[in-house]
Amino acid sequence: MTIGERPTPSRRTPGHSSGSSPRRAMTRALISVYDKTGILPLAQAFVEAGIDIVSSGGTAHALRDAGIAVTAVEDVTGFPECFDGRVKTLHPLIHGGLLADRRKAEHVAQLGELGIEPFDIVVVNLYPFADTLASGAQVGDIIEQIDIGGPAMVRASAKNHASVAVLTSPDQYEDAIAAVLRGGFSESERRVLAAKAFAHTAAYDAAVANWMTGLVEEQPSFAGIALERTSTLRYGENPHQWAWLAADGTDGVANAVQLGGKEMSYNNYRDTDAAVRAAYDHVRPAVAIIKHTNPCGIAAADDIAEAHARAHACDPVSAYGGVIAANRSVTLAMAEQVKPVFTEVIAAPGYDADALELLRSKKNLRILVVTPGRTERDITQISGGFLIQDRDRVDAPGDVRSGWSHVAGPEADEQTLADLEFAWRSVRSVRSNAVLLARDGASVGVGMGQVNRVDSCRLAIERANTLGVAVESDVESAGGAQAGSSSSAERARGAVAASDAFFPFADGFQVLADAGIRAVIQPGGSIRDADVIAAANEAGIPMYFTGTRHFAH
Ligand SMILES: NC(=O)c1ncn([C@@H]2O[C@H](COP(=O)(O)O)[C@@H](O)[C@H]2O)c1NC=O
Repeated sequence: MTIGERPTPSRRTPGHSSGSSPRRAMTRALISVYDKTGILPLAQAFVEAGIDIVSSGGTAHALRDAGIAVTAVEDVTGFPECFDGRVKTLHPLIHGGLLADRRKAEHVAQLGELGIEPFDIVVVNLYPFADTLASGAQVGDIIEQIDIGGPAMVRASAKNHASVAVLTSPDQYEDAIAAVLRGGFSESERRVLAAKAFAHTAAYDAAVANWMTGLVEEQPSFAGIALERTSTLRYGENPHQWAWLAADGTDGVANAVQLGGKEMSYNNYRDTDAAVRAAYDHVRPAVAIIKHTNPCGIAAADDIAEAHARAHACDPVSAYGGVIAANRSVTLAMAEQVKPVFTEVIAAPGYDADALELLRSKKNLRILVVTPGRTERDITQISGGFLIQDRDRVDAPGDVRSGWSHVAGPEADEQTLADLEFAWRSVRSVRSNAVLLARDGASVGVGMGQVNRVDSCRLAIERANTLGVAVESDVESAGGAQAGSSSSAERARGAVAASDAFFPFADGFQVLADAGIRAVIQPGGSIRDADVIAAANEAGIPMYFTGTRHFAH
């Protein structure tokens, strides 16, 4: 057939099917799929049901190779696929057959006048744009994987779902085979398929638009969000709230692999996300124990079990029912420490086999393998719109100590600087107003979520002095009692303090100084910095400004 030549009129007249009847009998299918998975059984079901198949190049080859009779799109249009496949199905003899509304007599008449045969079912899946992008391909190769003809067919069929059923994923084939063999899809089934089809092309276009916006704008003016429900949760934050999860199939907490325990709840997801983030704010082996998205203990050590013991010792009362995250594989020693404590979730990049076996003996403990995802932006819904911001990072914009300045008191020694760095990395994960006390790479008192900073200081000290216990290694080095048994009425004394934002007055600092804090780190930037610096000089306490703030509302 030469270019532009009209194909021979078909043996069937347009509008042959059951018109407006709910279950539309099917006689003609269009198949154009990149992913050929499962296409043969579906096509065989079409043949069995007496449905003629029209297919684009590669799909037609695959079907013919399996002995299935197919008419090539080129033979329908009289036009060859061209421009490296950029134009295959974009032709009125295809799109007319997808879009003619067979409930309308004039459309049916026009189909006949134009020699266009309608399609009853369309099977399309799209070029793998997201996978190509994830593979690190060059811009030119990514552009070639932006499907144009596929979405056009999907959208046309979905719009015309009164007449056409549309499938966009091999997951749908099994149900489709059953429907085809029982005589077609009902109107409501076609509408469900159409809704899925539009959601599919919307998500596809959002991915393309996000990528291309990122190419041309450092600070994007567009963010396409396509959320597909991957599981329905039992309920939301409270039992009267409906909730679901949209996991994007990559990494992070939403895509965690669960190795044991009950189903994850909405609150479990949020706490686990906070816990994983807090643990990975540290470079050394670290553990964060989270309740209600706030840490009740964070510690870093040479060994993950030691980090867990120290995190737990910060506040064993609150650790009950908590969520634990580690930034290294869980060892048997850590699992043995976790076992006696009622814990909702444990998340880690992996588990030693013996540790996993032990943890699995706690039937209700949700055990997650989490590969931390790098979330670039936080998106929050407010009434009438959304707020979008870059995600706060503890190492932004560079090495965590690089922007620090020593502003008061004597210079801190290396051990104190290391504790200040630990406290600064840790206070990022505390809800504002946040004050975190630390010693030897472990939090010892956390003041969180207060509406003024002086209360956060008081709370951090009170909680350090009432809730914390000594860990075994500390007790041993002091020649003292057993782990967990010695409460420390003066745990705040000699600890360092980090404040997530500046002290607006000297009063908060004074509370810390009076409790025996040995050094303070804070962003600085208050109009009363001079008062705070004077108080630190007066108390002889080293104070450092970071120049960055870590509010978390
Ligand atoms: N341009 C077109 O006319 C066109 N028509 C269909 N496609 C895509 O081509 C793929 C199938 O190609 P093939 O049957 O040649 O293997 C499908 O992913 C389909 O979405 C097209 N390709 C991209 O835009």
